[in-house]
Amino acid sequence: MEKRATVERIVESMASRYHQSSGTASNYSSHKKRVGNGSTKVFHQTQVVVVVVPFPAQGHLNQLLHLSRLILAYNIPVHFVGTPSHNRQAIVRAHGWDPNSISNIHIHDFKVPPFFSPAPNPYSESKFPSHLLPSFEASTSLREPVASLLQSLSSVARRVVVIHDSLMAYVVQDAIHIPNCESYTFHSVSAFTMFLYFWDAMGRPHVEGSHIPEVPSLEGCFTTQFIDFISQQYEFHKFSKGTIYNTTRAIESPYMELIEKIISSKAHWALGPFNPLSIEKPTHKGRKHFSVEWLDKQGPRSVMYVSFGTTTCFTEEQIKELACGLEKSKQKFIWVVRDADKGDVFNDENKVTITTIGELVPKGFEERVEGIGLVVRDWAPQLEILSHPSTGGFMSHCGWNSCMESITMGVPIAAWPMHSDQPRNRVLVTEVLKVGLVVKEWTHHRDDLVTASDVEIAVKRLMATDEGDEMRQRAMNLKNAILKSKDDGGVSRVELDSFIAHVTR
Ligand SMILES: O=c1ccn([C@@H]2O[C@H](COP(=O)(O)OP(=O)(O)O[C@H]3OC[C@@H](O)[C@H](O)[C@H]3O)[C@@H](O)[C@H]2O)c(=O)[nH]1
Ligand SMILES: C[C@@H](CO)CCNc1ncnc2nc[nH]c12
Repeated sequence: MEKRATVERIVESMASRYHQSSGTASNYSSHKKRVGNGSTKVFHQTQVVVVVVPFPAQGHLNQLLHLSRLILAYNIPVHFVGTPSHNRQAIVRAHGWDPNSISNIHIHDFKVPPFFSPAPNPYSESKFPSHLLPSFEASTSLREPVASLLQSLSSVARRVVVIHDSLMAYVVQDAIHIPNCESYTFHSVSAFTMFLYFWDAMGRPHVEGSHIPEVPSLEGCFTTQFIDFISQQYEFHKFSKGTIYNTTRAIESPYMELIEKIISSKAHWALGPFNPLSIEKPTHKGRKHFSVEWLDKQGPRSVMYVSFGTTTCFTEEQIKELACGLEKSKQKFIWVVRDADKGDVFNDENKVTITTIGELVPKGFEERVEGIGLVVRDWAPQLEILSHPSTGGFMSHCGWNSCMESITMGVPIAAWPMHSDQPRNRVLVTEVLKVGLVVKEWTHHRDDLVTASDVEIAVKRLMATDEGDEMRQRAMNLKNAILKSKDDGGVSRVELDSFIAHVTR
């Protein structure tokens, strides 16, 4: 009963906010006109500047840092805003390109009150990373410094364009009072998943000529506290002029079009993939990461990469089952055994904390699998691993970054969703795009232990069957379609160019 109520609340909150949006668009323009006709005379420079306001969790920071780099390539000044530790986190983990290529980004470190940064709890009822909530709440204090930054930029720039994570709408709400400032909401999840949220929120209206796949309900995806947090943010979405997605119409055009049909009051931009399509600098601190050196010695598409992003934490029992399943599969693998990030990923010496979960890998396991499998206990160069010709599969929790990275590198997915948008991304990957299979069913079995046998079956199916080869081929086809879409005249290139032309109009 309690769960049902919370799911309804998130859905209602989304619906009411979006229904208001067309009304507020006109409020916005009248407000703009009123101020424009006023007596304040400011000499604006001709330049347009972009202010990027990410949400402080790795999967969100990463996407908006990549987007910042894409915008910078159009010679538009970019200001990236956050707490000192989250800005640092985004930058030290930047991947796929030379960090020097973003040295022109203006990074604004704004202090927020100290926040509690507990370790994740693998035994909590929900897999959702509740331990991050104090850092999410602390970041709402960015409202004042962000408002002052926008004020000061607006007096020297012709236009200030704010691109903010959908979960940072509260922080950027004061943009509405600045006449030459406009904001765009970035959704960090797939168009498929966003469409389904919006559509549910509107009471699932009939949409002409569209087949909409069945997806799991939102039960078990979020905690009540996080739903409250989302609802507070959605209040302020009415102020934004458009929405941005890290996707491409080359793979998600039906869902972009569905979003456009049901929310026609706003512009929707598919500006992805944000991650690069080939790796610019395949080195880690001046040399190759040991996992990449190991991949260099393996056969083409023979290795399964196993990693679950930055928000999941396994119990010891689950780690044992996973280890046992990988070993029994007799397939090559790289397994990243890391715990979920803390709100502040740095320790007292300002180093990235290495989690202790790696110690739970069963004794003797690495010796037994020597030559077949590799365990990585710290930050893995994921994009580099996925783009390596020896990688042929990815066992993933279906975080949206991981999905996009895998698809753009032509690697099929063994899907094991944990929370949030992941159960729905799973449907997109396995049923719509058909570039993956399910390790564990979410709807009835999300709280069950995934057994060694579940893992063994999934790995073998993806890596050693004709069916797996077909998925690899389809993943390659998608990769090629994405590459083409980024060429001159391709859909992704045209859409990014047209967004830039729009904001610099
Ligand atoms: O060892 C590692 C672990 C992770 N990573 C990177 O960290 C990122 C993880 O992002 P994912 O989206 O896959 O997963 P997360 O759970 O961490 O993110 C989350 O935040 C954004 C949401 O939209 C996602 O769907 C959500 O699950 C990826 O870019 C991945 O390449 C590494 O580079 N090395
Ligand atoms: C705490 C973060 C994990 O990094 C939630 C990610 N999940 C999501 N973040 C933002 N919008 C969403 N809409 C659906 N899921 C969403």
